[in-house]
Amino acid sequence: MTALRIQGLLFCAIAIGVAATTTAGVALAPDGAAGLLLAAPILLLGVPHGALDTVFAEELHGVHGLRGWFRFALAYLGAALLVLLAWQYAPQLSLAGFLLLSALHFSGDLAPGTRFMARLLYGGAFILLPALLHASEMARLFAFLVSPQGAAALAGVLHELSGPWLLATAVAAACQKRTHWLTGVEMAAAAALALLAPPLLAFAVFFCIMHSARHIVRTWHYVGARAESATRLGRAALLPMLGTLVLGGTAAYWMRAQPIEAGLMRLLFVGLAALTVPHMALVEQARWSGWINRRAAGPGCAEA
Ligand SMILES: CC1=C(/C=C/C(C)=C/C=C/C(C)=C/C=O)C(C)(C)CCC1
Ligand SMILES: [Fe+2]
Repeated sequence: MTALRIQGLLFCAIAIGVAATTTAGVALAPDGAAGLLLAAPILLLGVPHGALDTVFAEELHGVHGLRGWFRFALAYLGAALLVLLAWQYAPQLSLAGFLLLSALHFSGDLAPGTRFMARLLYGGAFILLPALLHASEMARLFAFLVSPQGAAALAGVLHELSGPWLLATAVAAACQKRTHWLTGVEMAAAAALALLAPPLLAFAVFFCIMHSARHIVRTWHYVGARAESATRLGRAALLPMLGTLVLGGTAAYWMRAQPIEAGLMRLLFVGLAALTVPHMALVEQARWSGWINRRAAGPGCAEA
């Protein structure tokens, strides 16, 4: 069994387990501020998947040498800074744009060859489906990022769309099961998790065990899936991870006057939004090439 299949099955099992347990009334994540314990796995498992962007810079754009990496860091951080500025001046529009971009980015998780519509439904699941049963919690979370009125309006729109989205996702997952069963099960498990579990818990499980884990496995394939590939990925991610830690720590110190939950939510999601733009610019190129690395000697990431 390939690493990607094992990761996909693991996600399905955990997603269905978490969805069932929370539906049975077991609180897997404590309410309120303590729920921010979930920020730790998001940071610990989520950040490494973005840190691997250096691999794509090297493989797709031939970035090398001190001057090359300096220019790359400048462009990457410059793009992130522009997002932070946009968020400062137009938070509502920036949040809406971020949610839209995220749905497109997450849609790349599914196996190559999956239809666009199925991808889009899956990609949007973690943004729309939590609003069906947890609209007030979604509004509470959004209110850390935009005005309370804006947050309520956004949660309201997502709530209206969530019913039809669920129906369409269920149909698409059932159709998908006939041609590529694991993709169908992944779609169904993701939808169940997004619908039933508390929104932050659902997002943490999805982001760590599906999005980030799948991206790390794919990147490992991308560089040849050899014994030394894991060492290369570790080395490639080390400096960006340290950089993110330093930048995050500085931002946290700068925001120390804010209440802990509001500060962490802003740091987490505005930080993710800022880094997602340059991250997407690199990763989407690899995705459109079917995760085939033309520079590597190996066959790249061939998915069943
Ligand atoms: C803001 C926000 C949400 C959405 C977060 C998203 C959409 C994150 C996207 C991250 C990306 C795209 C990372 C890159 O790989 C939730 C969890 C629905 C509810 C709480 C507030
Ligand atoms: Fe990503």
